[in-house]
Amino acid sequence: MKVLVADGVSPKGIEILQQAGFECVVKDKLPAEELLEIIPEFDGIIVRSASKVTKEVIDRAQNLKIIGRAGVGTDNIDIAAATARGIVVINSPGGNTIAATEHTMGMMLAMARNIAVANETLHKGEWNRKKYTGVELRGKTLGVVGLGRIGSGVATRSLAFDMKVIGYDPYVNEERAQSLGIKVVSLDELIEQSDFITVHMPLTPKTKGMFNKDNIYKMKKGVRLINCARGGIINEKDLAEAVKSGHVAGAAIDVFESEPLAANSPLLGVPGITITPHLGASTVEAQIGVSVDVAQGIVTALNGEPVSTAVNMAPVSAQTMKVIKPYLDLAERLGCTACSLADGGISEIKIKYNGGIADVDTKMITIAVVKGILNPILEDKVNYVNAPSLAKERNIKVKEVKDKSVENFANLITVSVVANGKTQTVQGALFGDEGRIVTINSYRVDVDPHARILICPHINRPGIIGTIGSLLGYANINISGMQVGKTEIEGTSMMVLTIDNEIPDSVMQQIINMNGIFDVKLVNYNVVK
Ligand SMILES: NC(=O)c1ccc[n+]([C@@H]2O[C@H](COP(=O)([O-])OP(=O)(O)OC[C@H]3O[C@@H](n4cnc5c(N)ncnc54)[C@H](O)[C@@H]3O)[C@@H](O)[C@H]2O)c1
Ligand SMILES: O=C(O)[C@H](O)COP(=O)(O)O
Repeated sequence: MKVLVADGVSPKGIEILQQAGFECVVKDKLPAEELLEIIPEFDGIIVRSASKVTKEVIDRAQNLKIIGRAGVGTDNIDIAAATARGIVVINSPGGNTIAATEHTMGMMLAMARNIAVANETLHKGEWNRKKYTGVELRGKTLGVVGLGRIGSGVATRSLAFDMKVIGYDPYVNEERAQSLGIKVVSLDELIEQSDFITVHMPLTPKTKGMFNKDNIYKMKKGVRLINCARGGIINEKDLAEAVKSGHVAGAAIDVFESEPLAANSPLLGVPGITITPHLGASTVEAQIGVSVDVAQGIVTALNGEPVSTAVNMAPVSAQTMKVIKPYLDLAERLGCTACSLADGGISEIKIKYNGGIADVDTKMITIAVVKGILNPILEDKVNYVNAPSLAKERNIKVKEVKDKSVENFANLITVSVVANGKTQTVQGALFGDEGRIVTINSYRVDVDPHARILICPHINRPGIIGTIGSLLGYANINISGMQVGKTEIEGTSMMVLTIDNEIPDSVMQQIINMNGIFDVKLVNYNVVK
């Protein structure tokens, strides 16, 4: 497999990919036209914020399976287009948090004490102490907008500077804010009360231009603003005007509406505005962190396993992933079995979790079941990214039911599919890390769901098993395992044969035509993974 490293990342991640057997092509500052030209040959791509993975790039990327963002913000990637194609998008949510937090603190101090401009003018020979008198942070009110990883890090560090910290984040609860030692206020209150305001949220239609001329002049005269999050959260033109007017005493900006910063940017050359070229994540430590994070994610994803840092899949914590991981393969095999049992289009999938597994977040296991059901019937490769949307597209209802009670097993997964009004049910359990099918349509079995199995409910009378055995033998099909499952239904049994070869349709037809056979279904697990 080939991975394109489009923006410069630490070699540590590239080493991980190479050790895992991937070929890496490293480019720095790859022009957009060249990216379009070479992308078809790659299975994976790693970018920072510079390269844009647009729909056009994704449409041309016929082999692409994963996009790794060596950083947090994925606004340079068309996630909807990637999801539609089943391409996993992963990022490194925490790899550069400290770097961006510390850069924000640095920008706040540099702005308050005129460090950047004093440095620049002193290098030109100007010894100007009076002009660059600053303000202290101590006792000032800092308004933090967005109390996620970086916002909360800035908040707690600013408390150490004896600032009064208030915060606004509509998605963070009071307890979380209290644990940070700050007061949560409304946006209007934050705007009115703050001496410094720093923003730490993603750029979304809601946050774009969230600070503009309509609310900047409601801020205290002499307010200082910091943006180390995303360009455009504070309207650049309005900010430049407000600094020039003296209403805003200073601004410290690391990120811009358009990057690299355009020569005609309204921010350029305005005294009081401190700027850095998107350096928030640029520390040695952060760059190693994000590079290793995405490389490990790419190796995991290209091995067909879900990645906890995928942004276009249901989020699952690393802790939950550890618990659910052994169930994923079993879930997919149960799905594959249920799909093979169904006659006609499936309209509903019901997954029931019994036992301790009912206590954990089972979203990903449910997706694995759906993946197992759809993979044998769809042309497209179904994966953890596109399975939910493909089910939705086909109007298949997916239901999850949980019940902590369980008999005979520690944990039990029951998958039922409804097709043409008929329900087919298969149950599985884990024994250690090994998944087994334990019932098929209420017949008790103990089946290893690998290779191929033939499921054959029949009348429980002498001769049937022998006849099928001979029939397969004549067709040169080897049987490597056999189970006969019992049920409460009197006089019937279910034969489950593990077979080593493909079965021609003609042989299947002969089995179906046999007297005493109710049905025969072949499950081919080769499609799993
Ligand atoms: N300058 C850099 O180099 C650099 C480095 C890392 C991250 N970033 C950027 O910093 C930002 C924050 O990153 P993070 O890791 O803390 O993200 P995060 O997801 O941990 O936190 C974002 C927070 O913003 C909040 N939020 C969302 N919409 C909001 C709104 N309308 N008003 C107020 N709060 C809102 C969310 O509830 C969340 O708590 C992102 O934009 C990220 O891309 C920049
Ligand atoms: O979203 C991020 O992680 C930061 O903006 C860093 O971007 P970069 O990787 O281009 O420095």
